[in-house]
Amino acid sequence: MTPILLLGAGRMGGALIDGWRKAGAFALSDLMVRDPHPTTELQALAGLAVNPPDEELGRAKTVLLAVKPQLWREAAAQAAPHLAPDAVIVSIAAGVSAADISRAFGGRHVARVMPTTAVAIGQGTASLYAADPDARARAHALFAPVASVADLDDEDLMHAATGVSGSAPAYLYAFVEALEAAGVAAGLSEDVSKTLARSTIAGAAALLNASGEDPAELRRQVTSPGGTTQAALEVLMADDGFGPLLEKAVAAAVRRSKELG
Ligand SMILES: NC(=O)c1ccc[n+]([C@@H]2O[C@H](COP(=O)([O-])OP(=O)(O)OC[C@H]3O[C@@H](n4cnc5c(N)ncnc54)[C@H](O)[C@@H]3O)[C@@H](O)[C@H]2O)c1
Ligand code: PRO
Repeated sequence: MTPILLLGAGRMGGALIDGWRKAGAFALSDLMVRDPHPTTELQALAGLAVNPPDEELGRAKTVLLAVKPQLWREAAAQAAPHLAPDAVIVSIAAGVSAADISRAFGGRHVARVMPTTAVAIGQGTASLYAADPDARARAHALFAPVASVADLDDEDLMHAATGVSGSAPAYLYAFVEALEAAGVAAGLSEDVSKTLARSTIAGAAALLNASGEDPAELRRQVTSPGGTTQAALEVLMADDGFGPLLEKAVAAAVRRSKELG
């Protein structure tokens, strides 16, 4: 399993290192990072090998490919010649197929994972696909300490998982931004609107998680017949409301995921 080599440690690679550290999942001495622009935070972590020499890469048992889909081939070409023949590749690159990655890494086994940024606080979600059982187990070991893992049995579903999960934290943040702005439009100060919108959404998400209730039931618990919530939901759940809007948004993410591959 270890040492683990991260090819790329930007937002997602960095979030994973944060989450692993908080969970006590891997010692920093078990991690190596290859990144042409490592953050100062990473460089300050005692024990973490940042940009070790090529000869060191052969020690890696697991390689996490965490560069942009547009740059993955370059990262693969730089690292692959120095890796051990039995190193397993775990890719989080959106859209890029396991077959393409395996070819670029000399036929090594590949798992694909689509994580969310909440891995940084141990509350991520990770959709996972691997044809090879050992690669699947390796990807589980990387993500189970920081995410709830959903196993997919068809690689093609990684596109849908990206649209519904990997990208979705941004949908929620966009919702909170819009709610804050709507609060200001309704007369609240910016400060009060921010506090109300953020605290309300964070509390509602925590309740969804803690109660185990269906979101439709939680929605009903807020909605008094003929009351204020019903008035708002008649706008949000109209024929051109959330349902069709999110379906279109997820379909756009799926299309883009396919293009990135
Ligand atoms: N950010 C997310 O929420 C998220 C979620 C799921 C999956 N992903 C996937 O994770 C990957 C990384 O996304 P990100 O948001 O962390 O991007 P990012 O740009 O923040 O990080 C990528 C890092 O790769 C480094 N890099 C560039 N060329 C390299 C090379 N040749 N070798 C090694 N490192 C190199 C960059 O310096 C950068 O630090 C993407 O493929 C993306 O599809 C991102
Ligand atoms: N971030 C990556 C993107 O926007 C993949 C999912 C989340 O392409």
